[in-house]
Amino acid sequence: MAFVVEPAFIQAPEHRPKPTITEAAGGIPLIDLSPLLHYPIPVDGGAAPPAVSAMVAEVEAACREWGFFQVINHGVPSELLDNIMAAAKGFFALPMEEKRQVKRDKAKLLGYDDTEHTKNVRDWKEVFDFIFQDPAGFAEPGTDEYYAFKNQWPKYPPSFKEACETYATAANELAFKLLELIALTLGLPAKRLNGFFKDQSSFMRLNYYPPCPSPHLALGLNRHKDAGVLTILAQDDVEGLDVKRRSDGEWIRVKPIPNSYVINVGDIVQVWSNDKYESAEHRVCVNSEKARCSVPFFFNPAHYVTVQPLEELIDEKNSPAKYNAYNWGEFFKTRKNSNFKKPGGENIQIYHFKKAE
Ligand SMILES: O=C(O)CCC(=O)C(=O)O
Ligand SMILES: [Fe+2]
Repeated sequence: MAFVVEPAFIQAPEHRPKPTITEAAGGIPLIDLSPLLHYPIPVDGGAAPPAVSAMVAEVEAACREWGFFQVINHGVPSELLDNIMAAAKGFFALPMEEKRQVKRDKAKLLGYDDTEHTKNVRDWKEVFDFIFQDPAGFAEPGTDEYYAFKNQWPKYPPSFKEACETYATAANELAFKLLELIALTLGLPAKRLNGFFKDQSSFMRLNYYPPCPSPHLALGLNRHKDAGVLTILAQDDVEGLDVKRRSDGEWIRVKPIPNSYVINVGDIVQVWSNDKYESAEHRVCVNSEKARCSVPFFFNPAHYVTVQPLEELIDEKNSPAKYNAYNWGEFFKTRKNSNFKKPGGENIQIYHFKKAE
């Protein structure tokens, strides 16, 4: 039997995208972050101006109802985003021999790859991963793993490294602001969570989804939840990202809005919040005509951080902890290894740490 795409890419029938796209009324919540451009985030006990309190309330509702939202007026200069998108498009357009110069493998965990599998099905995509700080956030200095987390930069386009690094610095600033807003939504001091990010293991990815001859059989990125704290995603003007709506389990398309970001809370926020917030499942559909690029920034704590429900939110009588503690570095490594070998069962997930009710 002849396949239009190789069998490795073909999704089981129940996971193939439906031909019609559901769009929520207004889509995922859209939050205007402009109050952050005018007022500092109130620290311990400080009263917030009404515009800030209203924004915090919107973030709270979005995290609770969707786990996803879009933001505008976020303070990241648009030219930084334009530059990294252009650098990504320039890089992925290079001949394969050139891209393979910076290919990832077991000893070099950052760089280019076109063979990633999610839930054991190959994704119709190419990626480039990099970090923007010392690899100590990922592994003990001096170990093989530490060296495996060194960046590999391509020679072309010439502006690639600078565009990536400059953008990452700005995205990192936005990530801390979002982290502080999330702390406020949980009734905690704004900087309560910042300490987990000394030696952070955040990384950035450039995603490229080429046109696909069989978009009804394959996915650009299979359904998954982001494992870290939060993701700041820039998408170009080609749609494809679907979010699973918490209320009814429907896949909802996220329409691209120029100069906006899609934000989602990851598994760690789900555990910290003791399930007040949920890390939503999402996936990427492809199409037969246009390539799509996206740029996620994965905001993650240091590898040695122990993840567990925040003690301020736990009361052993009325709201006991729903998760056992786990080590972030171990969790992350197990996830990353599953891109190379195919485990028989499901990849590591936070429900494996859930306590019996
Ligand atoms: O490309 C997208 O829109 C989403 C990418 C994503 O979910 C991921 O890389 O984890
Ligand atoms: Fe994701």
